[in-house]
Amino acid sequence: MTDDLYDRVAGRTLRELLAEHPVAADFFVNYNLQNLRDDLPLAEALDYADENTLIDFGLDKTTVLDQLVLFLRTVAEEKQTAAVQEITILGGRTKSGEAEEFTLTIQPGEIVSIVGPTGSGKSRLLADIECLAQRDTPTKRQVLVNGRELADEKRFAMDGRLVAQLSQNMNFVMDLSVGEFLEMHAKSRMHPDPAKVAAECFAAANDLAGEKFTPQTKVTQLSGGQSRALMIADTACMSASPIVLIDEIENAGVDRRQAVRMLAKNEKIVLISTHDPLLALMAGKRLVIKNGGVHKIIETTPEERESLAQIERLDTTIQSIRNRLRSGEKITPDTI
Ligand SMILES: Nc1ncnc2c1ncn2[C@@H]1O[C@H](COP(=O)(O)OP(=O)(O)OP(=O)(O)O)[C@@H](O)[C@H]1O
Repeated sequence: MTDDLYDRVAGRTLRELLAEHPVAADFFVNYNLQNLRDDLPLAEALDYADENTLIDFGLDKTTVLDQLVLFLRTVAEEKQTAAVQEITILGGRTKSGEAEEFTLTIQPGEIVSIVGPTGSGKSRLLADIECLAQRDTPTKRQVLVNGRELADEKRFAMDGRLVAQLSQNMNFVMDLSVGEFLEMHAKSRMHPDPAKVAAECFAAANDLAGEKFTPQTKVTQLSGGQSRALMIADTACMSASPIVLIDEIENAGVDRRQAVRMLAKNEKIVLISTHDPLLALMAGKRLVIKNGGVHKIIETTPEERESLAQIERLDTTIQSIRNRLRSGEKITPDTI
């Protein structure tokens, strides 16, 4: 890797680097390089590093610097995405071209649901947020981040980092075990303790999944529900994306209420398109979509929250009927 940052890092002494990026201390501790000479440029100081220590980590002098540059870049990206304090959606046009008169600002930790008939435009609204629309999609909506418009450069630079999308179908192409997959992801996100965060994420995923699995299970062998549980936990525990979009996770074989709570607890902005009353009412606000436009914004009332407990009981009954049918039992009026 030869680029500016690499050259700058290689030419700094450890002392200078730590003064500029105190967080880099974690990196050196992780690779057992905390005693590196701090009076020489890093590229030279590494000549004095214990070769066996480097070999233990599968590294050499050049790859240590590559990893350090990657670490510093990831930390910088994380800072940028963590700095999202709010997003604002400005109305555009309905399918018939009428003005859509609403402005909605959403902050981290908030859950907003999107309801409306089939084909009304729920997924389109999620897609507008995903691409940080700037009046250039069929709806002509605009999405502001921290109250500001995004110039194309910034918009595309943020692409994929700001927004995580969870949908019904998740496919894995790598043949790793669940444990390996999570640890690989934790390492690529430069977590200081990848094994610990991978274990936490595994526990969270298993909590969400209807059928349990082990860290040794291959990701390609997970059922649809299990892989969704894994991706939801992964997004909650590891992803730096501050905005999570969920397109219909009903019947997904995961504990969907807990999944949404888990994401919101991790200070994400969560938007869910749903036909499921439980998810719709769990949100603080719901957007009602009609004919491609936001027709109403309703705050969930205390009465609605009270009804939620009753709906949860109904839902538990339906789930138990589903489980009985799955295990080959017959359904009688007393089961209900
Ligand atoms: N304001 C709009 N202007 C133009 N086209 C729109 C607008 N809103 C939605 N559409 C288009 O209408 C179609 C249906 O919308 P969408 O798929 O978002 O519906 P949905 O509510 O998610 O449906 P379902 O519940 O069946 O998944 C899409 O082709 C979408 O691009």
